Amino acid sequence: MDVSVSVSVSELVTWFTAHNGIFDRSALTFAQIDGLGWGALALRDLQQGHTLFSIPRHLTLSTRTSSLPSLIGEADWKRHGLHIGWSGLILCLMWEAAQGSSSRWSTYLASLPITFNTPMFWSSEDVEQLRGTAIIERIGREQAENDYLNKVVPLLKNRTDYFGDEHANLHYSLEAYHIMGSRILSRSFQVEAWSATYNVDTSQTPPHEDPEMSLDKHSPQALDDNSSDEDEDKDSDDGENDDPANVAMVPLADMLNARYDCENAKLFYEEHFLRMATTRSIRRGEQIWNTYGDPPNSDLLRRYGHVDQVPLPCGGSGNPADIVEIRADLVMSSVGAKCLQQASPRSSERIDWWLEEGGDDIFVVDFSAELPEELTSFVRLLMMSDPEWAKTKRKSKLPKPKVDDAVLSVVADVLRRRLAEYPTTIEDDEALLGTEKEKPIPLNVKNAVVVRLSEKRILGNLQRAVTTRLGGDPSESKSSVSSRKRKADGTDADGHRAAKR
Ligand SMILES: C[S@@+](CC[C@H](N)C(=O)[O-])C[C@H]1O[C@@H](n2cnc3c(N)ncnc32)[C@H](O)[C@@H]1O
Repeated sequence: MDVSVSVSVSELVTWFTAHNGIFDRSALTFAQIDGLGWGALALRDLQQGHTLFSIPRHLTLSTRTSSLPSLIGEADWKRHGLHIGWSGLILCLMWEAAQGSSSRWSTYLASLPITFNTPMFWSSEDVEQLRGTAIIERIGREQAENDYLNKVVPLLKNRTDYFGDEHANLHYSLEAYHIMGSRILSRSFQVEAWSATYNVDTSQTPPHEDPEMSLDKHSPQALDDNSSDEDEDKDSDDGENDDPANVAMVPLADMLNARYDCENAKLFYEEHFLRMATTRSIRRGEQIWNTYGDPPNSDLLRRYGHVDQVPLPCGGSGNPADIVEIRADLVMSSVGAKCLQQASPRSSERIDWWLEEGGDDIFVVDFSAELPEELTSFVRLLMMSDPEWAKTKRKSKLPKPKVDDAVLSVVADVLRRRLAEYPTTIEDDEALLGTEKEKPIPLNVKNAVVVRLSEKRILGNLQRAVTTRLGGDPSESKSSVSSRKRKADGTDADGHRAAKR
């Protein structure tokens, strides 16, 4: 990701402190870090619990703090659907940028990146490298364009009192819409409403250093103090599950990079300030890392434009949080091929029932090489005889996730089909990465290869376990392909987070 150079970091920090931001200049500095863009470095040894900087809530940029929604009026804002999804916040960012120096955030906005390494901006040839991963269908470029055309453009045309003829202006172009949307995707936090009694012109009591205060577990897109665990599993980048008014740009907090399991600082939410504080001791010269929630590389690439490669427990490097998604329709095809009598249309009634009972239409496999219980249960549902199905329906209980050879044989077929969805084999990708030193690979292609290779390895691990079990290898214990139960909080037994969809 390139960073706009129209404002220097020192200008940004000066702007921040001039607006009541508190910044410990003796503790950290921002610097360009090879391959990561800007990042924060410790200037001296820091203890756990040290406050690095504090952002006054009025300096966060959201539909609550921008004046645009109230200027337009609630009725018109809602009539154009700007209270749903991110289009309202994107328009606020465009509006604030268009106000130039009269906007409170002009210096901040001028410091933000204008180019991104996310697939949203890739050529179609590069996107093709992602075939087989779940990224392609989630890039969201078309949806963003629809929102722009159907929500934003009509408002620009209807409210010339505020926008004049400016909809033809670069500040309100489709390209600007994508840039602002990508800034939100890679840098925003979840910040819930707070008491509006705060006076932005009076200096506030400095924030307390209370390590027990609530903290952001998932920043950017972090959650505010009174969010429940249930909320944490909601996707915040599809704009549908969360209140978009809670999505906010948080100056300076969004300058911190993240890497799997490296987090040493977090944002703590206090009444009038958001406080960035260390969560571990940090040595002088070390990078200060925030957390993005340690998502799989597919999500990292889609939202942030990079991938994590750290040492894996099983050897080599990669992202231990990687997962592969298997669609229910693929499972249905395999069951249909194995047990012709169960093919649709009869299975469609069972699918509807499965979804009504809370079953998902995506099954998630990770590095554990264990079958997800939901997948086993789903295969059993599709394979049952009509009398068994009638009984299951009557009892309103999902089938027990019991693994037997019939289930394994379907799963083996599912895995074979799933692996065939990628454009290349594991060996092709390993060869490509293996010769990278002699033949450098363009960044987008390399990132795509890292994502798909890891996914194929995960599928390959499970495939080997299933084949061994089917072949009756006595050295393989039955548990090697036992079903893995995901806990209700969306994590599995090892605490890995379930796929966000
Ligand atoms: C919240 S911003 C962090 C500040 C950013 N580096 C900048 O220059 O403004 C998130 C972006 O930083 C970059 N980034 C963060 N962590 C990274 C990492 N571990 N490896 C590579 N890039 C990273 C990605 O471009 C990501 O979209």
